[in-house]
Amino acid sequence: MPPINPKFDTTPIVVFGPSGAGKGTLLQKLFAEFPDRFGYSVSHTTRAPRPGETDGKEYNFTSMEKFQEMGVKQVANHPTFPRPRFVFISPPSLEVLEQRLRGRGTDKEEDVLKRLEQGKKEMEFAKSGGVNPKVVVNDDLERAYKELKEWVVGKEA
Ligand SMILES: Nc1ncnc2c1ncn2[C@@H]1O[C@H](COP(=O)(O)OP(=O)(O)OP(=O)(O)O)[C@@H](O)[C@H]1O
Repeated sequence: MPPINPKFDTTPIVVFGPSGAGKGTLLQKLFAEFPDRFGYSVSHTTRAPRPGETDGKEYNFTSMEKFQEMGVKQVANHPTFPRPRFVFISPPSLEVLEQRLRGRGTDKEEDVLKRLEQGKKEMEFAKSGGVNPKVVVNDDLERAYKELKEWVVGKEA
């Protein structure tokens, strides 16, 4: 994780959403437009690496058991961790999510089906309260990017 530039607000931002919703695409645009503004923590995932992905770079690949234990530990060990802001990247619909996952061409059929199932659960979770995220529907990429950017860095940027 690069050093954080103290000029800027250091409140953590958690970006989450179903696989294929466009988190990577949107964050790439944000980091390209504001190269010195963000530290980035590589997330953990329980899925297997895709061709070309390296453990510790795109994701930390881990087992479900370790993942659950780690989640617990992060919360337990950070009693004073500042409360993050949460943003949920939502696909416009499950149909579009399916098209994007297939269109990306990186996942086997059985993985696409698993991701869609998981995606449905994540959409339910985001609606269920708890973290009360900002929701950005990734319909048109430029429109969604603008909305995300304004929420993250403010209108003046
Ligand atoms: N607004 C959009 N309109 C059309 N296609 C899009 C849009 N946003 C992203 N995509 C495409 O959808 C696919 C999935 O996007 P992306 O890989 O960014 O998702 P992700 O949420 O980062 O997935 P994962 O969690 O599996 O890494 C990619 O092929 C990407 O180019």
